[in-house]
Amino acid sequence: MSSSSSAVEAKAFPDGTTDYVPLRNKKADLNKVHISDTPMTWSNWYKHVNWLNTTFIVFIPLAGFISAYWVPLQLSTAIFSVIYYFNTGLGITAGYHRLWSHTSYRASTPLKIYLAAVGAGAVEGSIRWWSRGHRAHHRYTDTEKDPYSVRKGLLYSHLGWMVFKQNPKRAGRTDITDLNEDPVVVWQHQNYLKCVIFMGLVFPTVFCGLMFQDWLGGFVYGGILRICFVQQATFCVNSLAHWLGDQPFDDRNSPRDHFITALVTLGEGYHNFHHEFPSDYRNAIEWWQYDPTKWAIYAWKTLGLAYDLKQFRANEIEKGRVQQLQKKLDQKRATLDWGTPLEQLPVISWDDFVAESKNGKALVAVAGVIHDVTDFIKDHPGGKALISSAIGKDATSIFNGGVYNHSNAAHNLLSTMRVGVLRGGCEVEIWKRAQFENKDVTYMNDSAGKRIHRAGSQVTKVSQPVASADAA
Ligand code: HEM
Ligand SMILES: [Fe+2]
Ligand SMILES: [Fe+2]
Repeated sequence: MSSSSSAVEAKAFPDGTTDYVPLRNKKADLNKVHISDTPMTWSNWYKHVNWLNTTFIVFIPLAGFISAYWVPLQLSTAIFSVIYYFNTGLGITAGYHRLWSHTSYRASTPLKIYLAAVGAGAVEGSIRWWSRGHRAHHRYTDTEKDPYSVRKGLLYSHLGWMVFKQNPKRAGRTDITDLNEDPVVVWQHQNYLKCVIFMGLVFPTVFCGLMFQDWLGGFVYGGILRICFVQQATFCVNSLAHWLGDQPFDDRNSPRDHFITALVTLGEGYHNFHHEFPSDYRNAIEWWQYDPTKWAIYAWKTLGLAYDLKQFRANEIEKGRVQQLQKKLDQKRATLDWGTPLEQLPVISWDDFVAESKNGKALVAVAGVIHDVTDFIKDHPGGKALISSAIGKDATSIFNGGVYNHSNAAHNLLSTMRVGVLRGGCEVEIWKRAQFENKDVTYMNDSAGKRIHRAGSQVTKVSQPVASADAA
């Protein structure tokens, strides 16, 4: 950590977060068991609660709802509150999140000051604290080090992680040197409480008071309740966006895409995309998807206030989508019966094949693979006679058009009847088929009974005879 950052740490205002560890107690803290590491009981639950955070996100909003009962809502105050809601929301989504946490674009100083100011008005901690946690969330998604892991429960990821104390030593570490070098970030962090009180409460109260003579309404609706709605909306990025919707790009972790989440969070709802391409200034890539944060950033760009908007190439985005589709397809494939994998079949000589066919087993060779059609003869859609005529013979050409060009379904059905590989059979055909059925096949038994290892069409290794390998 740079010296400038430790200066920030020392001067920082305790913004009610796990960010701040009083320096005088650092030594003692090292040996002390953190409250979050002890089980919660009836006698100690209040020690688990982060009362400052709880005041900001639970008690004050509650007080707002109660006082709203006595304070009439004027139309002009309501309109102002909605507009201010969007501004403070953008402070979080376009500022805290896309600009500072992910550097997905660069902003001119006036825009930065605006975003830092309205972001403070959303009352969600300082930029520095918020972005540090958010970077840890991306780096350690769904793990113990994810500060708001949805694996600990939906409510935990929404609110619980702030309501209950967290052990700062357990939070994942991330690089925030760039933030410590940003004077706007540092100033806002050091003056956080002043910023919150001014932007969160004083500004809406004074604005509504002076403009519409509605001081109380400005305080209750433009201040407290608007804060509550912005908080709840943006908290949904941590909860709902990891719980509701589809995973078109990757399903290893919890992030999901959903229109409803996007609607609530000013466009942050395309969260599966966002975790794959976090430094893209967009969360929604289609024009018809709802992402007002993206629109705002784009508008600022046209006004010359924002620049260097980062965007992943469509080619990279499509690759992710195709791979996820492929993964789903492979999972589906794996549930189906494709017959005994070719590489596991015994190698049978032509003479043995003919001899066994004469001994009452209905064996038919197609493309170097021997099939037992005994139970299928009576069901053959082309009739008993035709299929019987191929017993003990190589039916490759008659099966593939000589008499009748069988469908893909017939090829699939044929695979389920396979019992052996013909020594001296058409090895390349068999290999192609093996790869068609299972792209993970890396070796096959060749016609002479050797195990041929391949990567694509290249032979990489020939190993011991199959007979001895199978015996082992
Ligand atoms: C070796 C195992 C065989 C299997 C598993 C098999 C499977 C099938 C299947 C599933 C069909 C339904 C239509 C289609 O999917 O194309 C079919 C139709 C047919 N098969 Fe085979 N077949 C076999 C061997 C043969 C042989 C050796 C001949 C000819 C010598 C033959 C001649 C036909 C003909 C002519 C039809 C068309 C029937 C019609 O649509 O009227 N099949 N077979
Ligand atoms: Fe996330
Ligand atoms: Fe993010």
